[in-house]
Amino acid sequence: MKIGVLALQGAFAEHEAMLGRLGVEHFQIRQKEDLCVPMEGLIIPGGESTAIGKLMDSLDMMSELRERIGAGLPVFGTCAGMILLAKDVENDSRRFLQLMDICVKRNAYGRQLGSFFTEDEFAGKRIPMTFIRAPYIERAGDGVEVLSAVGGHIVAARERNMLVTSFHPELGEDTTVHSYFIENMVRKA
Ligand SMILES: NC(=O)CC[C@H](N)C(=O)O
Repeated sequence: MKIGVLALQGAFAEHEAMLGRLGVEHFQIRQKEDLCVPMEGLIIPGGESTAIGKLMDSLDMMSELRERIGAGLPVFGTCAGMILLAKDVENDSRRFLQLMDICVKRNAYGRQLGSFFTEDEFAGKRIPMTFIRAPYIERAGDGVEVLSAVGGHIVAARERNMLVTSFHPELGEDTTVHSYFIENMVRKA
């Protein structure tokens, strides 16, 4: 099994380290040609959604990524990755892959002071959660399963082959979310 990690901008190295810890083979996707490498899953990291989206466009990767994920490739988007996958963004005119039936709010906790750490439930298990200028899900369609809600806001969800978190599980030691993705979504795809 091999996971592709979109490595255009943001926290991709931390996702790679986490996959390494789980003993999962992975590689970086830096250009369109890298999408030819066979992969069983894809991670879109956190960072700056506008920057990652622009690079996806200028590197001509947007439509192929949209097609592959739309066809069922398991994908895990953290933070900016959540924004990139969302069909709708409440407080921004930019839209990116528009695949997941969620409406997200960018920088939902405030721009500068919006970073914090907490512990809460993900799929019924209590885990550490690091939020960095994070979005949250304002509205989710009927086909979307809520996996975490913190303070009344949805911060982790799944729709079919797509998993998103507002927080950054790649920044801590806890492997719960990555294991969930690998075991429940990639291996069962
Ligand atoms: N940590 C993150 O990925 C932050 C996301 C960023 N605020 C954005 O809107 O793209």
